[in-house]
Amino acid sequence: MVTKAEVSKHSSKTNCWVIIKGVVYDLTSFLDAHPGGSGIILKYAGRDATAVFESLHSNDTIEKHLPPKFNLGPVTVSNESQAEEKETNGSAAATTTSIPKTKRVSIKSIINIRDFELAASQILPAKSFAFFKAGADDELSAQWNRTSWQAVRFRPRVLAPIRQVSLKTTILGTEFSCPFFICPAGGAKLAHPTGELSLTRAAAKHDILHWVCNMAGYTQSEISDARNAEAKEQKLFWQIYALSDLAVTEKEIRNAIKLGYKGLALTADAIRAGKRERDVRTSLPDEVDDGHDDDEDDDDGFANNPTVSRSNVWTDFDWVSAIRWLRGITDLPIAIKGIQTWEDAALCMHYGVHPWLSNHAGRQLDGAPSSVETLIAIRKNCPLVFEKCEVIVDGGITRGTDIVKALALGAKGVGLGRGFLYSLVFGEKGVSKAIRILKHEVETAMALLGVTSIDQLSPPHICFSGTPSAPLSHRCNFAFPTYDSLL
Ligand code: HEM
Ligand SMILES: Cc1cc2nc3c(=O)[nH]c(=O)nc-3n(C[C@H](O)[C@H](O)[C@H](O)COP(=O)(O)O)c2cc1C
Repeated sequence: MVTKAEVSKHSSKTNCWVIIKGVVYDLTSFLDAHPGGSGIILKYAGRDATAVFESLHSNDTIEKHLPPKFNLGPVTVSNESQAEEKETNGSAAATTTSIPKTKRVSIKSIINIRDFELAASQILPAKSFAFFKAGADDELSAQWNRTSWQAVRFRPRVLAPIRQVSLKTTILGTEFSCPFFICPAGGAKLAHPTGELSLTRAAAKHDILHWVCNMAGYTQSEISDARNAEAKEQKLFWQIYALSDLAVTEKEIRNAIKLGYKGLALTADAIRAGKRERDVRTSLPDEVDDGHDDDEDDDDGFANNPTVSRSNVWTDFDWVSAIRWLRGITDLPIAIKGIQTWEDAALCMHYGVHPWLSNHAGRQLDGAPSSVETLIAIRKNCPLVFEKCEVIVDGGITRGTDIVKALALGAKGVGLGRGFLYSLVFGEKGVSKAIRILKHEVETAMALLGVTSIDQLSPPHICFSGTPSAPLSHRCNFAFPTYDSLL
């Protein structure tokens, strides 16, 4: 048994204890190996980190990733610290998912995906909202992701007879009711305590794909069970980071296969985390003055070492070894997530995997291209990719029209990350409403464009002349090629 007072004495980089779910852990020698970086743990050194830990990790994270020797046993709660305990629990709840009554926004007022973002900004604690919204550095790529869809215009063929429009399609060989899906994204429990379970249930209800994240707040089996309660046949896909201990990741993949996950994505764009300043600002210590404000050691997540290290993630992969390793484990379709150039998309094609065009919501390399640019670059330089592979796309999608534009440019599946996270502040019914909104918008856009099925969408439905409000060059130095030069 260790007292809370004792724990509070271990609050530095060279001596770091935390309390998680009533148990004390000595994380000193785990700090540099922690995939989320040492900085975040150090902010909670000597304190109870349960709330923030639970919102970002699944129940089996400690068992899977932390050697038992770091477990120092349960914390004792002495009488004198019970008052303090109450206070801590109060603030812990406030950092996660409690919604102050005064800030309730009615789901009825939501009519589009952007409304969910506004609602989330009003409902969620600042730290949680910042975690979702954050992009790297100046957030140029995060903003550009969204703006770049606006620079693409349609060429509607209005004289086509339109009675019924079907959104049905397949993604990596599996049938779904529509071409958009829920992206893998950590931290869903920050939006709502039911996290991924609600995402999975809503996806099941509407027969859309939930591409589950390996940083989910629930275990693979818990998510799988949520699926089974709704629809036994619902197909889930699984996203992985290859951890430096590949055996751990391999076990996870095999378990996903056993549980019936039907597709895999290996995220390749996050060997380190980008510098997300919104996160840093909202996490700067304000509640507890521990007297270490000027201690450079405690500050290494920010000033001394502004990138969050992800030392636990495998960084030695080349194409051949990565694909050989994955293929040695499974025959399931594989997407490589985070492709940002036509050359890497062509390499995916060469090695028999599918390119997932993404810049990780602009959270990694600021200045990275948007998926629109990469789609266009592939079409221009190596259009064979669209024939040989299924190109998956995400980043900045907020409208049904964005989805239709991506499909017309050659995407097979189109993902939303933040849009669904924001809708999750209303639990399963929020996610369900987001899906209904998007289905309606996609269907309307297709009808007005003159197509009745997804496979009819093609590059001639798109043009790039002009932008909605200002010349593109006013926003950035990128000039889209003209429609003619694409064909
Ligand atoms: C108790 C020991 C801990 C273990 C074994 C652990 C393990 C992990 C692992 C394996 C990941 C990668 C994703 C995943 O597979 O879940 C991760 C990510 C992360 N962890 Fe921890 N963690 C621990 C403690 C903490 C604590 C105390 C905090 C916060 C105070 C924290 C914050 C984070 C963050 C912010 C990420 C990255 C999220 C992202 O990149 O989006 N972890 N952790
Ligand atoms: C809060 C948050 C957490 C994310 N976590 C992951 C992750 O763990 N693994 C991953 O491959 N992508 C992750 N992503 C990226 C998404 O899968 C997706 O690429 C991106 O969110 C799409 O952009 P959008 O948010 O503009 O729709 C995350 C994105 C956000 C916003």
